[in-house]
Amino acid sequence: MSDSSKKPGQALDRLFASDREAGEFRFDAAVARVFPDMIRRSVPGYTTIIPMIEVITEQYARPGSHCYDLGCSLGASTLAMRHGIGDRDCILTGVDNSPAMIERCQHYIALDDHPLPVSLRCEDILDTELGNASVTTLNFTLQFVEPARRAQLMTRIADATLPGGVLILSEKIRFESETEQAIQTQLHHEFKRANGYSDLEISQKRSALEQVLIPETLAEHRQRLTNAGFSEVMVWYQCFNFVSMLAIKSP
Ligand SMILES: C[S@@+](CC[C@H](N)C(=O)[O-])C[C@H]1O[C@@H](n2cnc3c(N)ncnc32)[C@H](O)[C@@H]1O
Ligand SMILES: O=C(O)C(=O)C[C@]1(C(=O)O)C=C[C@@H](O)C=C1
Repeated sequence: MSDSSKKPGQALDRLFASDREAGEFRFDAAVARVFPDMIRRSVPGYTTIIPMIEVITEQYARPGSHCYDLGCSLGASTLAMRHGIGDRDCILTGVDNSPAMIERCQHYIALDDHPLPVSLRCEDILDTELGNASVTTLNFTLQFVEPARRAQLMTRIADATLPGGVLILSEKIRFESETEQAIQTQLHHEFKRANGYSDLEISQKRSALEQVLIPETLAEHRQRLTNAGFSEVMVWYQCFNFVSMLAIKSP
């Protein structure tokens, strides 16, 4: 299994460590530089989800089909898909609209010793062309798409998915119950503290993400995936307020 989140000597995320002007979180060059460290220390379960994307891809990738990683960042999920595809003649494409991410992603892909080519597109996933797909991954990407545009994207993905094909959808979620929301958020923050983030870092990043990362409930995700045309929707992983779902198109 290969994954760009585990490379030694990676840059430490101190982006929110000193008092800073409030500003929106962006996937710019500074974030791209520290991203493997940032996501590993911020997303409970990320280091489990990545290798499981390989396992799920191995199960569902169909020879001659396309596999897409939408919002690929530095390619951790893309490389997991690449290894899951193995020697099947799939066409693997990673898409991200951050030039800084795509530029660094090229390097991680080149370092990964595997014969399957990966094509990278620096594009908006709302516009990117999709078709003949057996496996599509949105690993913590949909949460950054404007909520009003999410249904259309899900329908485009479902329409592009072959019978029996799948979408792997990982998201930060919110909870209907205020009590559960408060408890799960607290536990997420404790996870960050345990990974060395200070209270200042946690609160400054929370403010920066407020208008940018819009979480939804599991019920909202299930409903949208079903409306889009997926016949089975299941949660295969959850840790606190982070989940990963598998949506399957009927065979
Ligand atoms: C949390 S990261 C994804 C992490 C990655 N999938 C992984 O497993 O390591 C979200 C990524 O989605 C990208 N993104 C957000 N909105 C996008 C859009 N509309 N089109 C393309 N990429 C987008 C961001 O640039 C960022 O790199
Ligand atoms: O919710 C948070 O605090 C996060 O840091 C989450 C999250 C994510 O889920 O994508 C937000 C931005 C970065 O991409 C890394 C992690």
